[in-house]
Amino acid sequence: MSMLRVSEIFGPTIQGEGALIGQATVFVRLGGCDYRCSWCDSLHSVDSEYRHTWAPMETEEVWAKVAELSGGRPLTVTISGGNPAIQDCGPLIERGRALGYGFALETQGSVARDWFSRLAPLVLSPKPPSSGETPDWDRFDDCLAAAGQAEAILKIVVFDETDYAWARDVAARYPQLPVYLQPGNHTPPPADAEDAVIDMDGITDRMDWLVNRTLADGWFAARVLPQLHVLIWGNKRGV
Ligand SMILES: C[S@@+](CC[C@H](N)C(=O)[O-])C[C@H]1O[C@@H](n2cnc3c(N)ncnc32)[C@H](O)[C@@H]1O
Ligand SMILES: Nc1nc2[nH]cc(C(=O)O)c2c(=O)[nH]1
Ligand code: SF4
Ligand SMILES: [Mg+2]
Repeated sequence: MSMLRVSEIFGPTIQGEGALIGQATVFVRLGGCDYRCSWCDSLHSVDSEYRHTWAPMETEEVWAKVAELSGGRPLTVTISGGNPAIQDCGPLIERGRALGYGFALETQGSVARDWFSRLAPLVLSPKPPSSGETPDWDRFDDCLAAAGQAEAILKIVVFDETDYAWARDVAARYPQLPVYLQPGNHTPPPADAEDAVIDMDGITDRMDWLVNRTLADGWFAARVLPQLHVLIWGNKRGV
């Protein structure tokens, strides 16, 4: 039997980021991460201090919750975290796929798994300089190789000019991948907050800057998207 450490399961809600923005989804957020991004907006699923809140659940229990929240109507389930690739999501993905559900997974690209080939899409979000983390590109390439023919996309968070230039370089290195640029939230919630004040004007200004920067640069292949759930619900957890 396969066990998962689950931080939260919620939905249905809309996918707020990237290629499937606006689509109905149920989130399975797993606990634990091999990174510590300075601006992480999901610290309650990262910081080991919160480990006691991550419920050990059998695949079947996780599946029952997803089926209940979706009313048994197939949709694309989003697996996120933390870094969900440090756990074995294969059995959950197969359980849902057999019933017509699809699975998208959000990861930074530091750990490759053979079940990446069962995803639609694999969302790879390599971390820019502002995060304080440095991607290992060999491991990142292993993730892409593991996806094989499955759809993969790049979703890069941009806070400033340095991040922007870095994003351009990364995109040039992976010309086959669609690129989504996402303005950073410089006011992410603390780990112990269910909600927290957010500087929405600051985020909107960064979105405005990022759109103009990308267009002025002639980078027309990039898609610039806000975190839609943040526009609607701010820093609220579980949406
Ligand atoms: C919380 S992470 C979990 C999945 C995985 N660890 C990762 O980073 O891709 C989900 C997405 O949120 C993004 N994210 C995290 N903190 C953010 C922030 N403060 N502003 C904008 N996006 C953020 C990440 O870059 C990632 O694309
Ligand atoms: N609505 C909504 N969309 C999201 N897209 C990626 C998220 C994540 O935290 O991985 C996220 C999230 O937490 N909520
Ligand atoms: S990799 Fe993702 S979950 Fe981990 S600290 Fe960074 S943003 Fe947070
Ligand atoms: Mg989030």
